Amino acid sequence: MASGLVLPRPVTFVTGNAKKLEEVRAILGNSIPFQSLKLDLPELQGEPEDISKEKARLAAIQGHTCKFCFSLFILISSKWFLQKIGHEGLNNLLMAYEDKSGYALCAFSFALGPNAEPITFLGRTPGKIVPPRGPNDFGWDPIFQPDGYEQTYAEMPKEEKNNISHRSKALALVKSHFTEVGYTFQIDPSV
Ligand SMILES: O=c1nc[nH]c2c1ncn2[C@H]1C[C@H](O)[C@@H](COP(=O)(O)OP(=O)(O)OP(=O)(O)O)O1
Ligand SMILES: [Mg+2]
Repeated sequence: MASGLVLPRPVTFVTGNAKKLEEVRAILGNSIPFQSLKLDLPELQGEPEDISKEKARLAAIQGHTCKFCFSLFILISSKWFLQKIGHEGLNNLLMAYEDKSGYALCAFSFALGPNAEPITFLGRTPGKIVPPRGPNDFGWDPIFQPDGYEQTYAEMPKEEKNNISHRSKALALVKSHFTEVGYTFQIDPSV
């Protein structure tokens, strides 16, 4: 008999970003059953951890009426900012600074339901902003070069990015948490 909490539904990963979803699928494999849901939530501003928690709360509240109670979130900076400024713009902005180092941060917040306080898992990969190299099909991948690598995220084979990325580090913490609590899934199609 498995101990721990039994969840009646798969986890809902809330995102409108197909590339994130692809990565989360590849990283999680079958370890945590989840479904994805695109919710039109505001692009919140503030500390990443707080934004992430707030989005989980909003989703859990909506979930109450639309039958999704669990939410996981991922976000990094604002998509509007990146769309407006572009890769070149971001590089130009940084020309004023000698130090181009930074980190990619992923925040997943997990809420068990509309009244539960979300818990957040952070993953961080240090690197620097560089002029764009590699395919331009996912956000700022072409301008982020992780420390210790010659390639940008965009130039790396997918598996390599997924091995070292901010997203995989945050998901490793999510997985440990699920193992520690001992969640099991007894998925009831009627809920
Ligand atoms: O690993 C990544 N590599 C490159 N770019 C990335 C990555 N992860 C997020 N991004 C981009 C997408 C968006 O331009 C901005 C974050 O905005 P963010 O709100 O998190 O994403 P989103 O609005 O596209 O999807 P969501 O529906 O999950 O909020 O950074
Ligand atoms: Mg967003």
